[in-house]
Amino acid sequence: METSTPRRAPAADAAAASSYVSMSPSPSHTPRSSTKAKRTLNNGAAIVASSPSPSPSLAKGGGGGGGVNIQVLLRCRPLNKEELSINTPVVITCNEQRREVSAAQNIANKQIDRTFVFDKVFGPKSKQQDVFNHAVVPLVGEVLDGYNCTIFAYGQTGTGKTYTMEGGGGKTQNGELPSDAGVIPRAVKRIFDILEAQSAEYSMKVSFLELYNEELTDLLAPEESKFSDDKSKKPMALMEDGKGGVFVRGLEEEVVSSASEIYKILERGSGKRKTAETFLNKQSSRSHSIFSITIHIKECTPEGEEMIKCGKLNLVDLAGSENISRSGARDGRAREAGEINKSLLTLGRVINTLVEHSGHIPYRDSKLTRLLRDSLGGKTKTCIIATIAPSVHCLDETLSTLDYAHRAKNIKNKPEVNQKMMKSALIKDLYFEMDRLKQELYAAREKNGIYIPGEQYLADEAEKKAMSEKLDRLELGLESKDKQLDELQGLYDSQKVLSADLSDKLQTLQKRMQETECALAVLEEKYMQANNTIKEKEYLIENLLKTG
Ligand SMILES: Nc1ncnc2c1ncn2[C@@H]1O[C@H](COP(=O)(O)OP(=O)(O)OP(=O)(O)O)[C@@H](O)[C@H]1O
Repeated sequence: METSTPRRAPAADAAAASSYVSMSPSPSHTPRSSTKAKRTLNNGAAIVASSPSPSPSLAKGGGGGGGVNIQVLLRCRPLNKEELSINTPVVITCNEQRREVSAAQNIANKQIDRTFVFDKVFGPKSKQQDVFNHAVVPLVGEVLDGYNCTIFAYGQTGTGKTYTMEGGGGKTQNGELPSDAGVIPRAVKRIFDILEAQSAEYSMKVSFLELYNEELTDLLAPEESKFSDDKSKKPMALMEDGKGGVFVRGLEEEVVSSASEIYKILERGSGKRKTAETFLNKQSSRSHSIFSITIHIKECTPEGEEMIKCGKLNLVDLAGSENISRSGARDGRAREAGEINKSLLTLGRVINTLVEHSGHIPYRDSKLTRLLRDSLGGKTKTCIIATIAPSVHCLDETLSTLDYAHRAKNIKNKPEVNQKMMKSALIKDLYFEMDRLKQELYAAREKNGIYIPGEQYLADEAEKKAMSEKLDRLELGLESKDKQLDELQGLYDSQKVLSADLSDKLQTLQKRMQETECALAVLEEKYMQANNTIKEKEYLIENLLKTG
């Protein structure tokens, strides 16, 4: 790095600012240069350059050519004050060395332990730093190598998802994070530390998305807006990008140049998340959130060509699953809990289908699974942190989380590094985009209030209409294909049952035939013997007659 201050590579500015920038930039993306830009969140558009071997930490349990297993870590929180005050019995035991968690169940007055093994287990005494070192440090390295990585926290409400992901946040003391700082602020700090130690030239942008009751909102959108379409309130559209990925239309993406800037953004965004008091958590997050950090780093090839590599880290804090009757949710809150459970159920179905390879994967059944598509069975490197509580009162939900997380261990992703971009090509695009922006500015000045030239507006509108019609057609086509696929799957399943039935019958018949053949052989033998006896007797009679 030429200076210790973070710098922005032009290419990265470019990608940061395009209104339809996908998560994996390509040279054809049109750059812009504002510090705050509209952007899209694209889950599945990583461009393939090569398939490098996974890092040891991520390769563990990976399946050779079949992909790399998702890493699943388990964290059990300590008993809280209320649980301690009423001496709540503990039913969870964590063995960190053996990577095992045991849940003691009492069935018909018998204690039956169920034990689950994970890639890593963090007991109630584990520190935020421990979780970070094992779950995040390797992934931060992968992001800086140009991969897309996702870390998500899953678990029942009140088990420590937000604590693990955000914790005490990023309130630094003498430049150091507090001991309760969670995964996100620690990841941010590490990214900046590494980039600065490498003297890298880079740029970084962040986004913060909320998914609440199946509606997407931008947690970084300005609070007050003089424009009628205030994005902080207006739900945003999740669009297919035509390449198997999705993007969120018009999502804000802020260019950042220091860790403290990100901490402030995080605080601002987290403050806007929908929370409510439940029986199980005084400040329960009622929404799913995705905090994304995209980094562009400049590199030079041995030939002196300047290239830009891009990596992305998605940090997902899921809303907690809850038992509605136990959590005391009523009316609006019950609907909210129902929606949360519904999207988590779809997530569960996606996980099951991926693990069982049982055909059509229902990603499209919820926005959550559409957003996480590339992280579950795609090209992203993924780590799930499953959180549980040790108390006996949470046992049912704990067992369900353990089952869920244990299944997810079998999902295989095929991580691929994002293709590097040539800086020269990006600069060319940047100039082109600057020209376009100048024209827009000119139009805005001249026509006072119109932000793009009229002709461009009409062209954009026509293109938008055509694209939306095309999208509708494609969606319809896809739906009918999905239906067809389901029908075929049904047909296949019933044929399978029929064929199994016929095989059974065939086996029974073959067995009976063998038995009949044996009986026949015995009868033949007996018949021969009787025949011989008759012949002997006839001979004797004949002799007797002759002599008599
Ligand atoms: N490992 C831990 N150590 C200490 N305190 C913890 C730990 N995990 C959670 N807590 C505390 O438990 C409470 C609930 O945690 P948190 O809000 O993170 O749960 P959650 O899973 O995000 O819940 P929800 O799904 O309802 O948002 C918080 O007060 C938090 O500080």
